[in-house]
Amino acid sequence: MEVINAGVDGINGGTMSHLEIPRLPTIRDIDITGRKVFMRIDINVPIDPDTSEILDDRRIRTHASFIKRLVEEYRPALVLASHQGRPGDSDFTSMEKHAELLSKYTGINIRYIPDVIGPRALEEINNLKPGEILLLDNLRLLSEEVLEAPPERQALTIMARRLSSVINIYVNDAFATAHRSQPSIVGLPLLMPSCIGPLFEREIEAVKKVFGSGESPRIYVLGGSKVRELLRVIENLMRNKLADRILTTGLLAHLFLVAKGVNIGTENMKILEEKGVLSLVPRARYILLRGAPVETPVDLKVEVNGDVRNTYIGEVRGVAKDIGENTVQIYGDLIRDARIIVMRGPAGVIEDERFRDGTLRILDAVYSSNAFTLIAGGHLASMVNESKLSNRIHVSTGGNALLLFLSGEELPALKALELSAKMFLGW
Ligand SMILES: Nc1ncnc2c1ncn2[C@@H]1O[C@H](COP(=O)(O)OP(=O)(O)O)[C@@H](O)[C@H]1O
Ligand SMILES: O=C(OP(=O)(O)O)[C@H](O)COP(=O)(O)O
Repeated sequence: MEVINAGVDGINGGTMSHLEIPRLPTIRDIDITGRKVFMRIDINVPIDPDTSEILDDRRIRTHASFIKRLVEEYRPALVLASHQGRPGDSDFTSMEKHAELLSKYTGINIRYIPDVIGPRALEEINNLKPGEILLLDNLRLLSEEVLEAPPERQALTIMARRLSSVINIYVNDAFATAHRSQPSIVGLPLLMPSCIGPLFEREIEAVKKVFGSGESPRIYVLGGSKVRELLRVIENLMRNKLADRILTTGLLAHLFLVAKGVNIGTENMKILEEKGVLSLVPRARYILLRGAPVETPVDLKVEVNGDVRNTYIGEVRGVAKDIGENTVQIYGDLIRDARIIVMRGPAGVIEDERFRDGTLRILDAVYSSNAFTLIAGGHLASMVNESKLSNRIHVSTGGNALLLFLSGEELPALKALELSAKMFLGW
């Protein structure tokens, strides 16, 4: 087990805490040359609910470059598989368009199979030759893939057993799904030699680079709409004393303003209620009472009768859709002084051009700071100006997986790979 000094003498106390990264097998530890390899990737992308078109293909492009190099170097018979959305949601689609884009970006013909473990898929996998690639259909078409259970149970699923009958090696390159305990993440590694893939490895290396320095202040800029998950992250950060400051934006900020007793206006309270977030106020209050370094905006940008206004906290009328001018300044100053920055979720409703400014200006502060920075999550990544990136800024493919990992949670994917290494590699 590699232990990275991830502790800070934060304002919550002075004890050291640690981010534990297990020793993980990589492609250099298992010879995949010419072998039949199943590689779990995460090309789950935003989909337009009306047209079913892919809105942002960043994850597909990133995977494509790693797949291309892997195939050129090792010529495995490569079976790729991913999920897309969740059953019942509008972004739950087949993988046909994903295969087209993967083929386009790799320059290699990647065959799409509209099947996961049926006779067609098993036959195609059996016939696959070294250097050839196919992409299976959405893994979550199988109900087994949607249920969370420990690795030992997931190794017994029909899905894991069938796939393991036609492949020799399992590679996990789905860092963004590493927090899920599903058969394709934790079951397959218990049935064959397994390792992390090149993109997964790059993500871990980025975390090591950022947190290995042990520098502070460490600033988390947390926003967007996944409030429940972010509260869990903040609770972990507090418990492990990993953050010097947590700057809140987006709906998370509204929740903490309410927890501080601020009147954010009936319209904004209603939005929190509709999102099922109001019930989290007591948890947010408890976090504050325990002295967590959670900062909230001093002003917000609101929409009132179609107009955009900057309004101070305590005088909020209208629907708050971005952080305000003064908050951008204050947060920007704190960010420029940081040594380590982790940013997750946009500061406002970026789908509307009038409310993108807060996020863009926070990102400007990130570009001009000297801090090592991790940027997490799809919406935020889509706002990044690639020409302003440097080698101290890492745009992760992971959202919640990265945040949970950084805040000290054991990721099921890593646990399963560790078990696999003991079983098949004698580690
Ligand atoms: N003040 C706000 N009110 C409502 N929605 C917001 C607000 N700020 C941000 N959001 C929404 O948060 C969403 C993105 O957050 P999230 O899904 O958590 O990010 P990611 O895609 O990076 O995981 C966007 O759809 C954006 O409109
Ligand atoms: O997009 C993902 O996670 P993210 O929203 O935390 O970035 C992953 O593909 C995991 O998807 P899931 O949350 O449906 O398991």
